[in-house]
Amino acid sequence: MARAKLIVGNWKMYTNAKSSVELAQAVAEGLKDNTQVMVGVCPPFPWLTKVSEAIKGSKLEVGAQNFYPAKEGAFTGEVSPGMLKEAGCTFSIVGHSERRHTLLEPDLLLNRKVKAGIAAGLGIIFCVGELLSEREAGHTEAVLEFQIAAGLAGLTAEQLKLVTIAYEPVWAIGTGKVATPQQAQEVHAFIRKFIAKQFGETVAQSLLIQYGGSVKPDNAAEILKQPDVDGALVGGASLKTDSFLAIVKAAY
Ligand SMILES: O=C(CO)COP(=O)(O)O
Repeated sequence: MARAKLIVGNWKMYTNAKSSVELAQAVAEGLKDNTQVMVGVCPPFPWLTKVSEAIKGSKLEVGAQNFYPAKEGAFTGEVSPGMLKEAGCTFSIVGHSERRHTLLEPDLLLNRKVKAGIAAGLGIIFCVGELLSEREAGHTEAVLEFQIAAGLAGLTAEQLKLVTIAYEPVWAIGTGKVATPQQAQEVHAFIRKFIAKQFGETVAQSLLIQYGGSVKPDNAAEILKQPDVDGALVGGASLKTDSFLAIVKAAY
């Protein structure tokens, strides 16, 4: 079955008010003739509304990098899925490794986020990935099974349709050390098999699984060619129009 390709730029804590709008507009402009690949960007919270307004009517989707799993309430410093929708977001990243390891977000909280995001109608990019020490100890599959089982616990097959999984090996993020196309394919096939066991073959076959970790214009095509790689979650290379659009083109 042919699955769509999804390329998303995670801007992390980069850009300012001006550069965020300029970058989003330039990317949107570059997507004018693109009918083949779904493309999104995830700016920092303060620029979401500005960026959404600037690219309105284009083929570019705007997403968030995180949210808190409640409609509203006394949660100082947090942002709800509904607020993100109002700011123009159609999806959000959940469980990025920087939130798992730097902000120490536990699996149970990530599961609540996935459910709350889906309930609000947001698409979810759910990130999983092993540390270098876990890979070297031969624990990659066990780590991924645990992260997926915990993060997606209690979801129905119908709800899973709003979820994309992003496989981001922690050792490849921001390091320039990209997984080989074979390593990525192996893990993606494993994830799809695991999802089939949990949710059924039909959902597993239509699930999009993105790869993330040092994706650049010069390595994107080889990775995106792999049968179980359905797109990329791009950090550093999404901050420049040319490199991001080159990665989008590599997915054609
Ligand atoms: O974390 C990432 C995307 O979410 C990957 O970041 P880099 O592409 O900078 O390695």
